[in-house]
Amino acid sequence: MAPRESSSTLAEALRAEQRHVSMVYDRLDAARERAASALSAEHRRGGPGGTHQARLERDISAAEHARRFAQLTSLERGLCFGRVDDTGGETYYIGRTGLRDAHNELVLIDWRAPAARPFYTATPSDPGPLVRRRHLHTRGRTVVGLDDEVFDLTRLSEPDRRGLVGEAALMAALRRGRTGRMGDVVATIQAEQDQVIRSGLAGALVVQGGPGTGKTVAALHRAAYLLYTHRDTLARRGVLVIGPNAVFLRYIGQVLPSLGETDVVLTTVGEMFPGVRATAADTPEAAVVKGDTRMADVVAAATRDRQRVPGGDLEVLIDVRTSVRDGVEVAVERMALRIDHATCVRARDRARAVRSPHNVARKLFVDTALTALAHDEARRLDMPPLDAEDLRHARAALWSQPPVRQALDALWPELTPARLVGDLLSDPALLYPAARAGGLREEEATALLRPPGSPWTAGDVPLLDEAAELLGEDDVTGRASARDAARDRREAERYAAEVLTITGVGETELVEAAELADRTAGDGGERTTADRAAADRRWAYGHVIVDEAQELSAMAWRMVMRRVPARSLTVVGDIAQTGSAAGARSWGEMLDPYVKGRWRETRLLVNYRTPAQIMAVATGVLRAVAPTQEPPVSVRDGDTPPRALRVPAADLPTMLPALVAEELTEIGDGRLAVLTPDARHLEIAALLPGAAATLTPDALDSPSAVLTVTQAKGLEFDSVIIIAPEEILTQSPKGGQDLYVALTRPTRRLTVVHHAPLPDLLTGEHFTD
Ligand SMILES: Nc1ncnc2c1ncn2[C@@H]1O[C@H](COP(=O)(O)OP(=O)(O)OP(=O)(O)O)[C@@H](O)[C@H]1O
Repeated sequence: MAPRESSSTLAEALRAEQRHVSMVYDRLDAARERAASALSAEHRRGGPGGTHQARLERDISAAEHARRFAQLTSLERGLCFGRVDDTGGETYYIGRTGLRDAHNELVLIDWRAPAARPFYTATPSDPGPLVRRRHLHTRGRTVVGLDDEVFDLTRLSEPDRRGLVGEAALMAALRRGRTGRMGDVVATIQAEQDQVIRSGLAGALVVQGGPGTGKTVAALHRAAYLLYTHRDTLARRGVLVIGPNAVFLRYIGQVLPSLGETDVVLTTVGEMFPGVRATAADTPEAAVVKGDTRMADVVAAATRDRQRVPGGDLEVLIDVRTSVRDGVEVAVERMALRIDHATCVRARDRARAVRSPHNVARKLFVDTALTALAHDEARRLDMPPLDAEDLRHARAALWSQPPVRQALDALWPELTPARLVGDLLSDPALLYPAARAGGLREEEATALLRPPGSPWTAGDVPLLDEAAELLGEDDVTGRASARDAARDRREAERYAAEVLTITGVGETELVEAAELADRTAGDGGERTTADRAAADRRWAYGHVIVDEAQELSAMAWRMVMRRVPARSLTVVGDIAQTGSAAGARSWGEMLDPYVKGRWRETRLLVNYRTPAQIMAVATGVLRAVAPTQEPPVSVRDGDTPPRALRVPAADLPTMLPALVAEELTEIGDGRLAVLTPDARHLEIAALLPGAAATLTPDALDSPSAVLTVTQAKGLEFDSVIIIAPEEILTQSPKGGQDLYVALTRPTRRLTVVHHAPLPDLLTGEHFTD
């Protein structure tokens, strides 16, 4: 531990750092002013007039300056947070962005740049080139404190040695009260996390770590790092971050903008199919079946089952003569056309044989059937054999007749994914045969059955995605719009390249013409990569990050892998926390089918969230439910031992509000959560009318919230009150995992309220009453 300095040397050290920090802020102000004046110059040039090209140039350029200005503005807080002194006698400052002084000397190094790396990786046993690492604490633009770690005291100058300052920056960061939003940790990234963050872009990286080991925080910093380091690839393709629910996304949402990244899409599995929002929950039985890859075969069988032939010949009544009566066209003569059964079978088999998606192959089926009908019509009308021209007209005329369309639609309907999957899950006549063909047992199929028109669940979304692959898009309109898009894009790139040359933005801002074109293509003028990617089911992302990845089912992985054909992934999770019945039992089980032998695993072992006394209780549960999993080691002790209070259920209405009030007083501005068994969520929420009780993002802004364990996954609170752990334990086959998750949410205080004797695995010795 570094010796504590006298107050005068600290004051001197603070003054010296203040001089540098003030200079760095001056440079930031200067950069902002440049961006602001460029923006207003652009606006002055503006107005609706000019050619299309001139307007486009202005829009692109103004958007760029606005983006730059917004980015520089977001850097205000904690701009410069670190300093390193190396063995060569050089000193560098580390911050949220890179800045140069008027002589082009680097006065601040971006935390993501290679030169900043020693700041994060130096340890006492392996300091690399560092003699000292210093953390600078600022409030506004004022330096208010310093933390030093000295790796080689002998190499420090005498004044520097006297100026050494103590307490670890990490501990100070961890002790802070929670705000309901995750913050960035650029100043205190630990060496093991830095390895995750800067691991190469290619292949799949699995980050396995217990609760509170900083998996989420490391994954988000990795997104920012990858976008900085592989800007060319990733700014155009974007990065997708998949989290467990909307509240979690809101919880982590502000970390990335504070890291200066905008080309990132945050989503949940339930939102990955454009136009569908999963609002309902599956039963555990249905979730397990829907998550199984046999469902891919079930959906494929359901699609084939919609490609039918009639039991015998197909007969269609068409109008051969119509007349107009009272302004309405009516049939005055009808004729029956026929296609024999064997021809129907041939038409279906031919369409299937091309192996195109259902809606694409449908055209071939319809064409073949119309040709047969046209020949039959000619025969019945004693017409000579049809030549190619006659045939085309005859087919078109037949297709315009509603009875023909209805008959062919019934045999090979045009289907949307929503219709295919919606019908399949609600019509026993469709479900049971497809389920059998896909290898499901009868009771598994029964678990899927639900009323028609039921709302979508997150488990339906991978099925919809599977269906979309099998059904395909309408090829003709698809090709036409692809042609239009390619033409628009060529235009946009040309304009963008010209604009870059004119404005000179190219060299200074590292913005490529293609990237600018990306932002300007499409209907929105300034749509970002993220906007366009989020709206496009077939978008191929440059990198995908999956958080709480243990919860994804095998079917969900199939869908995720379609979004990342390059298989560049970061998979973050904890097998010991798997709560979903369809979730992962091992990483290999989920990833081997796609990246066998090409995924690497890193383990994070230090818990930065939960104090040691609370973690001791959680470890008892982990040992019982997942004995092979290693519990993480807490980096700090807490001030308050965990409590267990035995309370008769009848006393809860009076006892709980008082307990919550008492805890809120203890934690001041911090956040509190009451975690309940699923079945008692409503009952307990009713006892606490002041607490947020639904899983809306606003729940994070409330000082107290009543949540189920699933809802609290990934989140953390200064104080946690767990109600009836004995009921959480038995509420599902994964009840033990749920209890482990609940016990590892607090950052400071834990209270367990139980009605029955404490379950054995919550060993009472860790608790005070
Ligand atoms: N290097 C660090 N510096 C400061 N705080 C950190 C650091 N690493 C992690 N933390 C803090 O520790 C807490 C836990 O981190 P995080 O939520 O990323 O963990 P996790 O592994 O995703 O946990 P879980 O599996 O329980 O969801 C957060 O408050 C985070 O800010």
